[in-house]
Amino acid sequence: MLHVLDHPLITHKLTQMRKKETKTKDFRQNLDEIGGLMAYEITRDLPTKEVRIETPVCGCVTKELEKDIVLVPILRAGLGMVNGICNLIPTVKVAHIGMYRDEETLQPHPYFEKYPKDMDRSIVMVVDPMLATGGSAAAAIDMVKKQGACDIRLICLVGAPEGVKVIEELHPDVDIYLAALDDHLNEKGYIVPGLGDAGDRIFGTK
Ligand SMILES: O=P(O)(O)OC[C@H]1O[C@H](OP(=O)(O)OP(=O)(O)O)[C@H](O)[C@@H]1O
Ligand SMILES: O=c1cc[nH]c(=O)[nH]1
Ligand SMILES: [Mg+2]
Repeated sequence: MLHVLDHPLITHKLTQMRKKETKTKDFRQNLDEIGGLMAYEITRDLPTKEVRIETPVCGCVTKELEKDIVLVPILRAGLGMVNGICNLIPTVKVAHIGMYRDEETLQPHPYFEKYPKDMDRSIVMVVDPMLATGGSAAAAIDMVKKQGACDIRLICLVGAPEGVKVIEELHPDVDIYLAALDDHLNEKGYIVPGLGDAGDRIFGTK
Protein backbone atom coordinates (compact mmCIF):
# COMPACT_ATOMS: atom_id res chain seq x y z
CA MET A 1 0.00 0.00 0.00
CA LEU A 2 1.18 3.56 -0.75
CA HIS A 3 1.31 6.12 2.09
CA VAL A 4 2.12 9.73 1.21
CA LEU A 5 3.07 11.53 4.43
CA ASP A 6 1.29 14.82 4.13
CA HIS A 7 2.81 16.92 6.94
CA PRO A 8 3.52 20.67 6.72
CA LEU A 9 7.01 20.39 8.24
CA ILE A 10 8.02 17.57 5.88
CA THR A 11 6.64 19.47 2.89
CA HIS A 12 8.41 22.71 3.91
CA LYS A 13 11.77 20.99 4.33
CA LEU A 14 11.35 19.09 1.07
CA THR A 15 10.68 22.39 -0.72
CA GLN A 16 14.05 23.70 0.55
CA MET A 17 15.72 20.55 -0.83
CA ARG A 18 14.03 20.91 -4.22
CA LYS A 19 15.33 24.47 -4.77
CA LYS A 20 18.27 24.38 -7.17
CA GLU A 21 20.13 27.04 -5.17
CA THR A 22 20.14 24.92 -1.98
CA LYS A 23 23.72 23.90 -1.23
CA THR A 24 25.08 20.61 0.14
CA LYS A 25 25.01 21.59 3.84
CA ASP A 26 21.34 22.65 3.86
CA PHE A 27 20.33 19.82 1.53
CA ARG A 28 21.85 17.27 3.94
CA GLN A 29 20.41 18.92 7.03
CA ASN A 30 16.88 19.01 5.62
CA LEU A 31 17.12 15.37 4.52
CA ASP A 32 18.35 14.39 7.97
CA GLU A 33 15.44 16.23 9.63
CA ILE A 34 12.87 14.77 7.22
CA GLY A 35 14.27 11.30 7.99
CA GLY A 36 13.42 11.85 11.67
CA LEU A 37 9.94 13.20 10.92
CA MET A 38 9.20 10.30 8.57
CA ALA A 39 10.47 7.81 11.18
CA TYR A 40 7.82 9.05 13.59
CA GLU A 41 5.07 8.44 11.03
CA ILE A 42 6.27 5.07 9.70
CA THR A 43 6.68 3.56 13.15
CA ARG A 44 3.12 4.30 14.32
CA ASP A 45 1.99 0.68 13.94
CA LEU A 46 5.11 -1.11 15.22
CA PRO A 47 4.18 -4.10 17.41
CA THR A 48 4.87 -3.77 21.15
CA LYS A 49 5.04 -6.32 23.93
CA GLU A 50 4.18 -6.06 27.60
CA VAL A 51 7.10 -5.84 30.03
CA ARG A 52 7.23 -5.61 33.83
CA ILE A 53 9.58 -2.87 35.07
CA GLU A 54 10.42 -1.05 38.29
CA THR A 55 10.11 2.74 38.28
CA PRO A 56 11.64 4.66 41.23
CA VAL A 57 8.11 4.61 42.68
CA CYS A 58 6.77 1.07 42.12
CA GLY A 59 6.63 -1.93 39.79
CA CYS A 60 4.35 -1.70 36.78
CA VAL A 61 3.49 -3.40 33.50
CA THR A 62 4.19 -1.28 30.44
CA LYS A 63 5.23 -1.82 26.81
CA GLU A 64 8.33 -1.75 24.64
CA LEU A 65 9.07 -2.51 20.98
CA GLU A 66 8.63 -6.20 20.24
CA LYS A 67 10.81 -6.67 17.17
CA ASP A 68 14.26 -5.63 16.01
CA ILE A 69 14.31 -2.99 13.31
CA VAL A 70 16.85 -3.13 10.49
CA LEU A 71 17.41 -0.06 8.37
CA VAL A 72 18.73 -0.78 4.88
CA PRO A 73 20.00 2.35 3.11
CA ILE A 74 20.65 1.97 -0.62
CA LEU A 75 24.06 3.59 -1.15
CA ARG A 76 24.90 6.25 -1.68
CA ALA A 77 21.86 8.50 -1.35
CA GLY A 78 20.06 6.31 1.21
CA LEU A 79 22.84 7.11 3.72
CA GLY A 80 21.45 10.64 3.93
CA MET A 81 18.34 9.37 5.72
CA VAL A 82 20.05 7.04 8.22
CA ASN A 83 21.06 9.51 10.90
CA GLY A 84 17.63 11.12 11.24
CA ILE A 85 15.89 7.76 11.57
CA CYS A 86 18.54 6.34 13.96
CA ASN A 87 18.12 9.34 16.25
CA LEU A 88 14.49 8.34 16.75
CA ILE A 89 14.97 4.56 16.94
CA PRO A 90 18.34 4.25 18.69
CA THR A 91 18.34 0.42 18.85
CA VAL A 92 18.04 0.14 15.07
CA LYS A 93 20.54 -2.06 13.22
CA VAL A 94 21.89 -0.83 9.89
CA ALA A 95 22.46 -3.07 6.87
CA HIS A 96 23.96 -1.64 3.66
CA ILE A 97 23.19 -2.25 0.00
CA GLY A 98 25.46 -0.59 -2.54
CA MET A 99 23.69 0.02 -5.84
CA TYR A 100 24.03 2.45 -8.73
CA ARG A 101 21.73 3.04 -11.67
CA ASP A 102 23.35 2.87 -15.12
CA GLU A 103 22.83 6.34 -16.61
CA GLU A 104 22.08 4.93 -20.10
CA THR A 105 20.07 1.76 -19.47
CA LEU A 106 18.63 2.89 -16.07
CA GLN A 107 19.23 -0.67 -14.84
CA PRO A 108 20.36 -1.13 -11.20
CA HIS A 109 23.82 -2.56 -10.47
CA PRO A 110 24.43 -3.90 -6.94
CA TYR A 111 28.06 -3.68 -5.75
CA PHE A 112 27.89 -4.33 -2.00
CA GLU A 113 25.68 -5.95 0.65
CA LYS A 114 26.05 -6.51 4.38
CA TYR A 115 23.32 -7.53 6.82
CA PRO A 116 22.87 -8.19 10.52
CA LYS A 117 21.59 -11.56 11.77
CA ASP A 118 17.91 -12.40 12.11
CA MET A 119 16.64 -10.50 9.06
CA ASP A 120 13.76 -12.99 8.99
CA ARG A 121 12.55 -11.91 12.45
CA SER A 122 13.10 -8.15 12.03
CA ILE A 123 11.11 -5.28 10.60
CA VAL A 124 13.18 -4.24 7.61
CA MET A 125 13.08 -0.63 6.34
CA VAL A 126 14.70 -0.06 2.94
CA VAL A 127 15.53 3.65 2.58
CA ASP A 128 16.45 5.73 -0.46
CA PRO A 129 15.42 9.34 -1.13
CA MET A 130 14.49 8.66 -4.78
CA LEU A 131 12.01 6.14 -6.25
CA ALA A 132 12.26 6.80 -10.00
CA THR A 133 11.81 3.77 -12.30
CA GLY A 134 11.67 1.60 -9.17
CA GLY A 135 14.44 -0.65 -10.50
CA SER A 136 16.88 0.00 -7.63
CA ALA A 137 14.29 -0.35 -4.85
CA ALA A 138 12.82 -3.52 -6.41
CA ALA A 139 16.31 -5.07 -6.66
CA ALA A 140 17.12 -4.10 -3.06
CA ILE A 141 13.85 -5.64 -1.85
CA ASP A 142 14.73 -8.85 -3.77
CA MET A 143 18.08 -8.86 -1.96
CA VAL A 144 16.61 -8.48 1.55
CA LYS A 145 13.97 -11.12 0.76
CA LYS A 146 16.83 -13.51 -0.12
CA GLN A 147 18.11 -12.88 3.42
CA GLY A 148 14.75 -14.05 4.78
CA ALA A 149 13.13 -10.65 5.37
CA CYS A 150 9.34 -10.88 5.24
CA ASP A 151 8.19 -7.69 7.02
CA ILE A 152 9.47 -4.97 4.72
CA ARG A 153 8.75 -1.26 4.32
CA LEU A 154 10.16 1.02 1.62
CA ILE A 155 10.81 4.61 2.73
CA CYS A 156 11.59 7.21 0.07
CA LEU A 157 11.42 10.97 -0.06
CA VAL A 158 10.17 11.57 -3.59
CA GLY A 159 8.49 8.98 -5.77
CA ALA A 160 7.34 8.86 -9.39
CA PRO A 161 4.09 7.08 -10.28
CA GLU A 162 6.11 4.77 -12.57
CA GLY A 163 8.29 3.57 -9.65
CA VAL A 164 5.34 3.14 -7.30
CA LYS A 165 3.62 0.94 -9.93
CA VAL A 166 6.71 -1.25 -10.32
CA ILE A 167 6.99 -1.87 -6.56
CA GLU A 168 3.26 -2.50 -6.22
CA GLU A 169 3.43 -5.09 -9.02
CA LEU A 170 6.69 -6.83 -8.04
CA HIS A 171 6.38 -6.55 -4.25
CA PRO A 172 2.70 -6.15 -3.31
CA ASP A 173 3.53 -7.15 0.28
CA VAL A 174 5.74 -4.07 0.81
CA ASP A 175 4.26 -0.84 2.19
CA ILE A 176 5.65 2.26 0.44
CA TYR A 177 6.08 5.54 2.35
CA LEU A 178 6.78 8.79 0.47
CA ALA A 179 7.06 12.44 1.49
CA ALA A 180 5.78 13.39 -1.98
CA LEU A 181 4.39 11.71 -5.07
CA ASP A 182 5.68 13.70 -8.05
CA ASP A 183 4.36 13.94 -11.59
CA HIS A 184 6.42 11.75 -13.95
CA LEU A 185 9.88 10.73 -15.15
CA ASN A 186 11.69 12.67 -17.88
CA GLU A 187 13.50 11.09 -20.84
CA LYS A 188 16.65 10.62 -18.70
CA GLY A 189 14.74 8.82 -15.96
CA TYR A 190 14.82 11.79 -13.55
CA ILE A 191 11.80 12.55 -11.39
CA VAL A 192 9.85 15.69 -12.44
CA PRO A 193 9.80 18.12 -10.71
CA GLY A 194 12.01 16.10 -8.30
CA LEU A 195 15.18 17.52 -6.79
CA GLY A 196 17.89 16.39 -9.22
CA ASP A 197 20.47 13.72 -8.37
CA ALA A 198 20.08 13.11 -4.65
CA GLY A 199 23.46 11.37 -4.19
CA ASP A 200 25.36 14.16 -5.90
CA ARG A 201 23.54 16.83 -3.90
CA ILE A 202 24.12 15.04 -0.56
CA PHE A 203 27.82 14.37 -1.17
CA GLY A 204 28.70 17.39 -3.32
CA THR A 205 29.94 15.27 -6.20
CA LYS A 206 28.73 17.51 -9.01
O1 LIG B 1 14.25 4.08 -9.21
P1 LIG B 1 15.51 4.08 -10.03
O2 LIG B 1 15.25 4.39 -11.48
O3 LIG B 1 16.31 2.82 -9.87
O4 LIG B 1 16.40 5.31 -9.54
C1 LIG B 1 16.58 5.60 -8.21
C2 LIG B 1 18.00 5.34 -7.78
O5 LIG B 1 18.90 6.26 -8.41
C3 LIG B 1 19.64 6.97 -7.41
O6 LIG B 1 20.84 6.34 -7.13
P2 LIG B 1 22.13 6.50 -8.06
O7 LIG B 1 22.18 5.43 -9.08
O8 LIG B 1 22.20 7.91 -8.57
O9 LIG B 1 23.32 6.23 -7.06
P3 LIG B 1 23.93 7.18 -5.93
O10 LIG B 1 22.99 7.13 -4.77
O11 LIG B 1 25.26 6.58 -5.64
O12 LIG B 1 24.02 8.58 -6.49
C4 LIG B 1 18.71 6.94 -6.23
O13 LIG B 1 19.34 7.24 -5.03
C5 LIG B 1 18.13 5.56 -6.30
O14 LIG B 1 18.95 4.57 -5.70
O1 LIG C 1 15.35 12.12 -10.11
C1 LIG C 1 16.16 11.23 -9.77
C2 LIG C 1 16.10 9.91 -10.29
C3 LIG C 1 17.01 8.99 -9.87
N1 LIG C 1 17.95 9.34 -8.98
C4 LIG C 1 18.03 10.59 -8.46
O2 LIG C 1 18.90 10.88 -7.64
N2 LIG C 1 17.14 11.51 -8.89
MG1 LIG D 1 22.97 9.47 -7.79
